[in-house]
Amino acid sequence: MLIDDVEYCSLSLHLSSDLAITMDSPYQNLLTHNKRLRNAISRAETEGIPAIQVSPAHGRQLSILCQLMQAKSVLEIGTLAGYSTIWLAESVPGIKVTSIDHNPKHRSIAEVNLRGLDNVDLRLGSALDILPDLQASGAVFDFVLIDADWENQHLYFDWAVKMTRKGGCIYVDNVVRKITEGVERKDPDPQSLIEQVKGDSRVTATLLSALGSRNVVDGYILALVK
Ligand SMILES: C[S@@+](CC[C@H](N)C(=O)[O-])C[C@H]1O[C@@H](n2cnc3c(N)ncnc32)[C@H](O)[C@@H]1O
Repeated sequence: MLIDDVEYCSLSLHLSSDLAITMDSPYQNLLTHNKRLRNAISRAETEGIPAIQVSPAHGRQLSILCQLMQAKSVLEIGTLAGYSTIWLAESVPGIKVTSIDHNPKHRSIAEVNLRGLDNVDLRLGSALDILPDLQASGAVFDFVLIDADWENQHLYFDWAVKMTRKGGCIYVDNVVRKITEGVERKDPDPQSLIEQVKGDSRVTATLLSALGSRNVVDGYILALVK
């Protein structure tokens, strides 16, 4: 069950921001990048892609989660330059990753960054157009990473539940950030996803605090599909 008091969660996230685990922190020795990940970050920077990828610590966490469940099929909503896609695609031998992004520039940089990985299927287009097609094709996933626009998180979550196998896992990034940063709200209710997940009997979920590489405090939902 999700925690009831999001205000409390947001406060504790602020208090812990000094501990942000970045490549420059004393904890960096756990966060090794291989050549592909290193190149992906530097190419994205050179090409002017915003540095809004998951942190190295979260990339490693995604990889570990996939390894723990021996995931064979992953859906990612939000490719950007392919940084998290690499973590996922390299996590388990034989794993396949389908990754969606609507931005042609992001897609073309991701293509270069993912060169040599033949287990990634990049889909260009709006997630809400592609998800129904994926479901119609019978796609079922072990693990889903939702990391695109905040406004549609709740819709992506519903699609993800429908396409994740029993015992599979859904990771929704940047769930609390919009509350802590006071971002101009386009969505009707900043807590809508949290409330939705809380009331969704198809999953067992938790909301966890996260410390990002850009010293941004954040939170993510981890949901197990029943
Ligand atoms: C935070 S970035 C993804 C970061 C990536 N997962 C990583 O960690 O390397 C969000 C991405 O979602 C894409 N995006 C935003 N809205 C979208 C939509 N409606 N459909 C598909 N992609 C979308 C953006 O173009 C952007 O590349």
